[in-house]
Amino acid sequence: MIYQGVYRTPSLWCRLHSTYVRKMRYLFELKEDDGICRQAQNSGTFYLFHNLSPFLKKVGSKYLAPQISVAEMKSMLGKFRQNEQMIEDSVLIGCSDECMAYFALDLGSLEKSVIESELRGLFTELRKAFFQLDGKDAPLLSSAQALLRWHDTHQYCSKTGQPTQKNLAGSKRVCHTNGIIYYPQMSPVVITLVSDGSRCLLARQASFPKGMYSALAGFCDVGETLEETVRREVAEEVGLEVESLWYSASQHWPFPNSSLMIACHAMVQPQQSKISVNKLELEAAGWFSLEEIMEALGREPKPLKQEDGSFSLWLPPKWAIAHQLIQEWVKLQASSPA
Ligand SMILES: NC(=O)C1=CN([C@@H]2O[C@H](COP(=O)(O)OP(=O)(O)OC[C@H]3O[C@@H](n4cnc5c(N)ncnc54)[C@H](O)[C@@H]3O)[C@@H](O)[C@H]2O)C=CC1
Ligand SMILES: [Mg+2]
Repeated sequence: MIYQGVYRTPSLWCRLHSTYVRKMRYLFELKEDDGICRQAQNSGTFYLFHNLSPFLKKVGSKYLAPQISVAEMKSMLGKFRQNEQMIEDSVLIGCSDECMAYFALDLGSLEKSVIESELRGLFTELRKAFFQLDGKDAPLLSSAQALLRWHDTHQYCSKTGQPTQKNLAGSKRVCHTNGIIYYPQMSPVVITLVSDGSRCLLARQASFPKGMYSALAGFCDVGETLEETVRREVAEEVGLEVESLWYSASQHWPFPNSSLMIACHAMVQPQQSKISVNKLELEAAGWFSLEEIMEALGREPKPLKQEDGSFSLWLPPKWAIAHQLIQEWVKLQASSPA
C-alpha cells in the first residue's frame, strides 16, 4: 500500500505515528517511490565504503562510523570532478527517529587515500572493526555492506544477461528486458547449541582461531524447514540425533556473505551422546561441563597458550549469537534442579 498525498511531506508523517511505526512506514515509502527517495537523498546522511570497507574513525579502542552530510558529499565529489549523480548509486540503510534517511555509498572508483585525508579517517575492513563498533553502527554497517555487495554482484540479469537497474533506495534491481525483479538475498543458517542435559556440545573448524570453539552451524538446504536443518546438521557434523529443539534468536552475519543466523537449542538423549566428528566439516567437537564453560566465559575471547603448547578453550565474543546461546544454556543449567 503506497501512502499518497497527505504523506508526501515526511515531516507531517513524522507527527502522525509512534516513532517506530512512522520510521518503518517512511522507509517503506522511500523503497517504493524514487521521487520521495531522491528528496530524502538531498537531506540525508551517508556512510561511506571503499570496496566494501567502511569509513571509520578510531577513538581509543572504539571505531566510530561518521555520517557524511549531503553537502560534504557534494563538495567531495566536486573535488574529484565527479558528477553529483553518483549520490544516486547509494543504497538506503535506515533513518533517524526524526525520519532523516541514512544511505551507504561505495566510493571504490575514487582514490582512497585522498578521501581518507579529506575526511580524516580510514576505510577499515569490517571484519577487523566489527567487534569494536558501538551498538547501532555494527548492524547498520553489516546490512550496508551486505546490500552494497549484493548490488555489485547482481549487475546483470541471470536470465537475459542484460544489465539490471537498481531502484533509488537500492531495495531491488530490475531487468527491463523481461521485467524480472531481483531482491537482495540472505542465506539462512541455523546455529545450534546441543545439550545432553548436563553438558553442551561445542565444535571448531580448522579455520577458527586456536582454542576457539563455537556452536554447530549450517546453511539451510532448499526446501528444508529450520527444524530439519538443525536435525540434519547435528547428524552430519557430530553424528547425533536431536530429540527436541527450540528457537532462541537470530542475527544478520555478513561474513563471508550475507547470512541470517537462526539460533536454536537442541537436546539429545544422555545415553545417546557419543560424538562422531565429521572431519570433512569440523576439526574437533566435544562435550563441555558447566564448570568448563563458566571458566571459559570468564576469559578474554582470544587464544591462550598453555605450557604444554595446547590452547585453552575460549568462546565467541558476546556480539556473536553463539555466545548468547551459551549464556542461555548456562542460565538454564543454573536454574534447573540438580
Ligand atoms: N555468528 C556465529 O556465531 C557463527 C557464524 N557462523 C557462520 O555460519 C555460516 C555457516 O557455517 P558453516 O559451518 O560454514 O556452514 P555448513 O556447516 O553448512 O558448511 C559449509 C557448507 O555449506 C556450503 N555453503 C556455503 N555457502 C552456502 C550457501 N550460501 N547456501 C548453502 N550452502 C552453502 C559450502 O559449500 C560448505 O560445504 C558461515 O558463514 C559461518 O561464517 C558459523 C559459526 C558461528
Ligand atoms: Mg557447519
